Amino acid sequence: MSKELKVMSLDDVSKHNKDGDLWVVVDSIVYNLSKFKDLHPGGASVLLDPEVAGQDATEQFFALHRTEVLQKPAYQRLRIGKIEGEEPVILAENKGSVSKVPYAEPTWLAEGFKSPYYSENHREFQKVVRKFFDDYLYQDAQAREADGKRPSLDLIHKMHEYEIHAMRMGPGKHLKGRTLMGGIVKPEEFDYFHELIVTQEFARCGARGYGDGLQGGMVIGLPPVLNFGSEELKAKVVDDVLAGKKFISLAISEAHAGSDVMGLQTTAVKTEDGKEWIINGTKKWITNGVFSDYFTVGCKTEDGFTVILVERGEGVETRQMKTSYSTTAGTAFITFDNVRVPVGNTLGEEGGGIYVILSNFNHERWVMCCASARSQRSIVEESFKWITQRKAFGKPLHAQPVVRNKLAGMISRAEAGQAWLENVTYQMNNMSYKQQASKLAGQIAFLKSYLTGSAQETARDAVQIFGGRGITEDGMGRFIAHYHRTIGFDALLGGAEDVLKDLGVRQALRAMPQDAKL
Ligand code: HEM
Repeated sequence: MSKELKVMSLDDVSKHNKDGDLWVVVDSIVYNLSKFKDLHPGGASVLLDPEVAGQDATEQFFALHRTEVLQKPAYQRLRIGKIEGEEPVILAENKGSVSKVPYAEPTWLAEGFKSPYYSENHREFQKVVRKFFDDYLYQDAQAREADGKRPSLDLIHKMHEYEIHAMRMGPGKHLKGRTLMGGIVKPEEFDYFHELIVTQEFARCGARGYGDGLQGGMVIGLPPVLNFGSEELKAKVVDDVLAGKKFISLAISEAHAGSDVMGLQTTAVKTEDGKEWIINGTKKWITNGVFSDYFTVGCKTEDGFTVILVERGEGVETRQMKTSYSTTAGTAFITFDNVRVPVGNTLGEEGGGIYVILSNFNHERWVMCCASARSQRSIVEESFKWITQRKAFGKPLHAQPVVRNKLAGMISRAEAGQAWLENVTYQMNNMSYKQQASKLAGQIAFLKSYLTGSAQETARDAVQIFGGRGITEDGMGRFIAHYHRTIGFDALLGGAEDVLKDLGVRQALRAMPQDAKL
């Protein structure tokens, strides 16, 4: 880019300092704002200010705009030159790189820190995953979050080339024979730290609705098929879903009941010949439901609660719900009206649905913990940048002790959450599935409630630091506003905070030794 730009001096630029002939320098690049001036969203007067017109306005610019403004093609067209002997510092291409902002990365990625948990392979893996997400995912996330459309199919197919959908299901047999991230990790070596990396890198896109829209339904809806479906059913469904050719949702919650699965009212009744189920009822808040081909549905049956895979077809209607995040997630209200499904689509035992659902909870919640811990850290990074580039009362914001105090809380919570998460992840790598169910359900429940609770504190503190920009959907504080608006989701999905805390204590009480007395 800079090669084509004319080289000039600050002196040359200073001559273009008036209405009709207006240049400014930002980060060593010269912009001709003569025509843009009247279209500038911040008004014309600021650009004609003697400290801006014909001057190097880098500091003024970055006090009011995000870097990405200058990366937009519409504004790149305003570039006419570069200052002799200078190179862009802020606008340098840095896709895939690790942030140098303090606490912007978990310690294992920060320069000079060590970690017992991550191997060289995890480090190599992280690099390619970040590069991929920076190159392909970030732009789509921002665009879809803004227009509310579902994640782009091109991207979903690209992710399949690297088997990212399969990796998001965690370590296991479903990875066999797949080339993961171009072959950087062997399927049998892929562990929960690799999966943590995928989830945490993904969470950096800072688009909560999109985060769920991009195969959130698969992450929670496919495991019951993988773990409890017949071989025939798996052959039909799994590969297509992991290739992004078909989409799947978990359909449990209803208007009548959420956490209380035994209170659900959707029914499945067998036909007289016993070959089919007939399903009737409704489901609500079903992530990806709008565009799903398959639904993993919790139903009331004669023997209790049963999970059945339903294919979109006659009698299945889905309608988009508007929640407080974007419609990108495809959150649906679903009606099942005399839907006929082969009994071979039953997942697990008839009447054993609660086990099918519970068996997936640990993994689902742990995935949410990975994303939540990483998103909090991004808020720390945003806040650090803001307090160092924003001035108030003649000083940078960080000169105020109250601002530093808020940062201290934000950093401590991000660090504590990640350290706890890595400990739990290490246990997952070293426990059988059964051990995990008995030993980690409480740990993961506490971790998730800690992270979602502390995330809300961090969201509130960040809004205070950003002021009005923290509640404005575009501009400097847009990630803070988005985070603050959507943070409540994490505290509900996969188990409400209070329910999880109680679960953790009840599990601990069960392990309390009889002879432990004061
Ligand atoms: C290459 C030059 C510039 C471009 C392309 C540009 C573009 C924009 C855009 C797109 C916005 C809307 C808010 C946003 O998306 O962040 C904006 C707002 C603004 N700009 Fe600029 N701008 C430029 C230079 C400047 C300069 C040199 C100043 C001088 C101080 C300035 C002052 C402002 C102000 C005060 C706002 C309103 C900010 C707010 O509402 O928070 N701009 N500008």
